Amino acid sequence: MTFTNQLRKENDDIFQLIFEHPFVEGIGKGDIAKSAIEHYVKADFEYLNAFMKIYGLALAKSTSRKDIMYFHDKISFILHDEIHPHHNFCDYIGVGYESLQGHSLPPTADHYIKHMMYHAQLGTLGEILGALLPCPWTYLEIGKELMEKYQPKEDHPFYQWIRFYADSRVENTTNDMRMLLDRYAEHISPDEKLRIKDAFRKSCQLELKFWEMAYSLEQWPSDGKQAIHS
Ligand SMILES: Cc1ncc(C[n+]2csc(CCO)c2C)c(N)n1
Repeated sequence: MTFTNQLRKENDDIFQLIFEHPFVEGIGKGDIAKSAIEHYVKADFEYLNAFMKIYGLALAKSTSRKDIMYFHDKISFILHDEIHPHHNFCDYIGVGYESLQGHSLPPTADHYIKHMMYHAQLGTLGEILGALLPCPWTYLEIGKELMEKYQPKEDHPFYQWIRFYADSRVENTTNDMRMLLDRYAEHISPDEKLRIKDAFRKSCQLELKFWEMAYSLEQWPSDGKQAIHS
């Protein structure tokens, strides 16, 4: 079994909890509270900004032209394509995308970004890949699950969102990242493997908590009185 197959298997409990989460199920049913979508897009815009910076740090640790190209292409994909699912959500709630940008992060999104940033700043390329991989992998599987279960047509309110994540481009991103990590893991110590496993599991757990953050409109205690940009 490859290293990433092992990671997937060991974290199947979390993947299943993600598929069952009411926000995710709500995408399939075409029924999510507008306030939850707004909370999600506000946090996710900032999450994607952080994700691109982490790709930049991974790029800096790359040792081949091929890997540099991979991270460069992925930054470009987030900048130019990953905005479409956000637009789908914004259109549904009737709110302009710009008004959801530049907000401070709720606790879980803040935690997730700092978790990835920790491994990017202090860890190896393997650790960064371990922390990043659940992002495309969980969304790819969500897209496929929803496509299969609900078989949305073009008039489904979240058709664009579901189609985007069930698409071969997100599948290629996931598979390429898996290949990078599998190749990297062929020559590492048991200790480093454990650190990668820990980074991967925490990112899976934070993916689940991110949906819950949006669904429950999570806030910092006593927030709303003071707007501090982090
Ligand atoms: C919390 C959160 N997790 C995952 C994604 C999905 N996603 C973000 S970047 C990217 C491409 C990676 O190259 C993918 C699939 C999201 N939008 N928000």
